[in-house]
Amino acid sequence: MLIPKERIEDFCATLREAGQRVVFTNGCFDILHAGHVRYLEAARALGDCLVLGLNTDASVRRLKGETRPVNTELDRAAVVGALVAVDYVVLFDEPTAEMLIEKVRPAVYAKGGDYTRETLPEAKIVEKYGGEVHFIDLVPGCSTTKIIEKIHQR
Ligand SMILES: Nc1ncnc2c1ncn2[C@@H]1O[C@H](COP(=O)(O)OP(=O)(O)OP(=O)(O)O)[C@@H](O)[C@H]1O
Ligand SMILES: O=P(O)(O)O[C@@H]1O[C@H]([C@H](O)CO)[C@@H](O)[C@H](O)[C@@H]1O
Repeated sequence: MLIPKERIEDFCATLREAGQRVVFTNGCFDILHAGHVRYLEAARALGDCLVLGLNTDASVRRLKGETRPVNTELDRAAVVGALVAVDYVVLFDEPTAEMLIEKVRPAVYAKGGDYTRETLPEAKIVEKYGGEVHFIDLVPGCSTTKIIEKIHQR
């Protein structure tokens, strides 16, 4: 379910008041692959519901270059939102998910093992209010960039 950004703070407060352990992650999720699916399943298993912060098209372009994303934000939201592991999707346009995390205040912040505490600015915010940060092992060989490269080689 796609939640409008202006509603996410109240929405997540209600989840917390209902006793839900909220897990949050964020990313571009442009062309979905098996690494993403296993990663999101592992993140969801850390709590009662998973909120996914999805980069807008403009922010993916700024992060990954003019040719990205391949899929629009509404299509990417529909695809990740169809996974059993993902309960709620919210779009964000800022360079990092820090502002969104201030609103969601998840009990657990999950991110792939391609990041560390030092390279993850969001980790400091979560740890400051007593939340947990979890890094999930990468599935080797899976990436959106690799899929695009393979298509170009054919
Ligand atoms: N192979 C993988 N195994 C597990 N988690 C992954 C894998 N690839 C990406 N992730 C995680 O999924 C989230 C979104 O990743 P992202 O959309 O950047 O995927 P990507 O395939 O690495 O993309 P790109 O190739 O465009 O950089 C990130 O938190 C990242 O850590
Ligand atoms: O899909 P990606 O490239 O893993 O997603 C990015 O993650 C960044 C990370 O949280 C470190 O700040 C984030 O800043 C960026 O906006 C993408 O979500």
